[in-house]
Amino acid sequence: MSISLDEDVKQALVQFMDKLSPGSSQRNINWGWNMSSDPCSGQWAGVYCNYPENVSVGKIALDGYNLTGVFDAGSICMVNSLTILSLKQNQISGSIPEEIGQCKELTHLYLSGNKFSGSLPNSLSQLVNLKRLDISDNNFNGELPDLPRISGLVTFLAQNNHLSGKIPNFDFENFKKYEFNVTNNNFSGPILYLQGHLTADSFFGNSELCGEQLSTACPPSPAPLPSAEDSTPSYKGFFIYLGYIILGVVIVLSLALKFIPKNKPKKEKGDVEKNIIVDDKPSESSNESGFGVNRSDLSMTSLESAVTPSTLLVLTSPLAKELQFEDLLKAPAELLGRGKHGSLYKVVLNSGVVLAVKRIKDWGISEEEFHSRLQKMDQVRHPNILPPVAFYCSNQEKLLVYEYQQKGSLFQLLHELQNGHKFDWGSRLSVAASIAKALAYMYKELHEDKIAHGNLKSTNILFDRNMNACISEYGLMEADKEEQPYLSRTISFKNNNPSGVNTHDTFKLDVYAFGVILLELLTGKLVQNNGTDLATRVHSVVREEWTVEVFNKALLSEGAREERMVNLLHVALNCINPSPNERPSMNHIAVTLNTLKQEEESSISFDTSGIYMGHQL
Ligand SMILES: Nc1ncnc2c1ncn2[C@@H]1O[C@H](COP(=O)(O)OP(=O)(O)OP(=O)(O)O)[C@@H](O)[C@H]1O
Repeated sequence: MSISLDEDVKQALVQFMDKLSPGSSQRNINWGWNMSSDPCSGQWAGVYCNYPENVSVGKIALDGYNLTGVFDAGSICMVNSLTILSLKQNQISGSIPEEIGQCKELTHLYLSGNKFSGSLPNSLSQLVNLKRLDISDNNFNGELPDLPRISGLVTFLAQNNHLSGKIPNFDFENFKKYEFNVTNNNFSGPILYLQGHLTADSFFGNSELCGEQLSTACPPSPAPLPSAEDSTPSYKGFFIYLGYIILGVVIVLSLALKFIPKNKPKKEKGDVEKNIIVDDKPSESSNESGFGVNRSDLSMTSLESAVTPSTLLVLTSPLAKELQFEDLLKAPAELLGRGKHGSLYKVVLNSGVVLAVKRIKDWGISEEEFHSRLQKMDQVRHPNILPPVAFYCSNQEKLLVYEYQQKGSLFQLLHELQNGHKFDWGSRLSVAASIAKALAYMYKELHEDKIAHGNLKSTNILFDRNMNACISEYGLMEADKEEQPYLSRTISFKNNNPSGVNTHDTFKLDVYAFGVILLELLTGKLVQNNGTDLATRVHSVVREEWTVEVFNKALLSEGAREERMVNLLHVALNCINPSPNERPSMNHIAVTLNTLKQEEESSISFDTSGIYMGHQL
């Protein structure tokens, strides 16, 4: 039985919703949010009350409700018990009012993907209980308030806004790798020292930010103006620059000497590429690694060719700052697998950096197209998309370098080693939701460039050291319609046949592939023939109304709720609809999965025991 909430609080909630969705026509009649029902009756959309009494509102999650109004912080902060407020992916405009400072109990504030503008109120820094703040993908401008005051803040996502000024002195150690992100803003000034897990990835896209660990070093502080008596500083500066120039010349000369042929017959034109030979024959040390693969050398047979280090194009990743082509080729490499599109090697550099190098075979795409794709992929970033680190491209050879992800792939987690991890239902849902969200973001950014993933499958979903899922090889391949006859009815999208490109369908191919991944998560079954076998089996079981039979039994026995699994199954079945036009958009899928994830989380959010992997709010 629920006891009625204080009328004032109810009134405040209704007012909050009135401002968020102006005009009653906009609001769905089934949402509740009126004075005649109780917020804790379970009839108010997106309202979750605190257990066990069920008399106070603990969480409000209205993500993707198409809200177009403004944020009435004064009203919502009258709900003293509110700890989680999530309004992601709406069209809310205006600014965050100063009254937000009165929401003293807030631990999670998610406002991403709206049309918020103006500067952030200083009162945000009074939310001393705040742990996670996400204001990304809005139009906020101005300087950041004194957020480092909030000592428990472990997530700060502010990417893709117009924020400016200096980044205040956060204790970066508090943030895991993808939990701090200020990319694509107008911040300026130095970032002195990045402790802990953060890298330059959290800061790129701010042309005026600088620092030793970012891609732009800070300019030397201006030398004092020379006085009439003392002109030493300018001489000092001159000698420093001269030193750099001499050092540069020495490096260039030594590299040139290294590559100039010594007493060797002159090579024929075209040998440059021939020299890059990857020997992946199994050797004595086969099966050394946990993957059971062969050890091999990704090495040039001779270095005397005219290949210069500059042929390796290093992108903005700080990981590869000093990376040279010859480092790659000299380093020992281990063959991790040979896929349809080439072989993949684990390469350990002298510096200890571990990379994954993909050697692409038979890809009918021009050098220019390869370049422009890779440059584009370097610009469009998302924390759940593994960015390329560098690439090499010639007529015969295309190498693509990524950071090696030591926690393996989704495929391995599902079907091979679980490294002691229990891959429970909540974690699976969380992985699915984050993949969908990342893809939806990429599709939005890359729609005009017509770059979909093209080869989405569970071996391309990797886990970083914090077990966050990240999608690898985005945009690398064009899906092969010959191999996917079930998809090709309306489709022609090889890049060397641009006239046939149908962007819409290219993205819909990924949606199909994503549906197959969902089926893998739900059933735990292996996929063959691009998923057609699994899709057919699931379809027939569902037709016979034995739906529950398809689910992974272990999940059900661990307590996963059948109706929640059915919800995810419906999303999967929509994705694998044989007619591409009937498949949902990735944005729609992302919103739906996020809602499913939140429902799951809210059912356990007051029981923090047993949470594993990124299965958290
Ligand atoms: N950056 C990486 N770090 C760690 N492992 C990786 C990385 N990229 C891929 N892998 C793993 O290496 C193995 C081989 O990858 P590869 O891309 O060659 O195979 P594939 O994706 O199955 O085939 P295809 O070339 O057709 O896409 C896979 O198990 C994959 O999960």
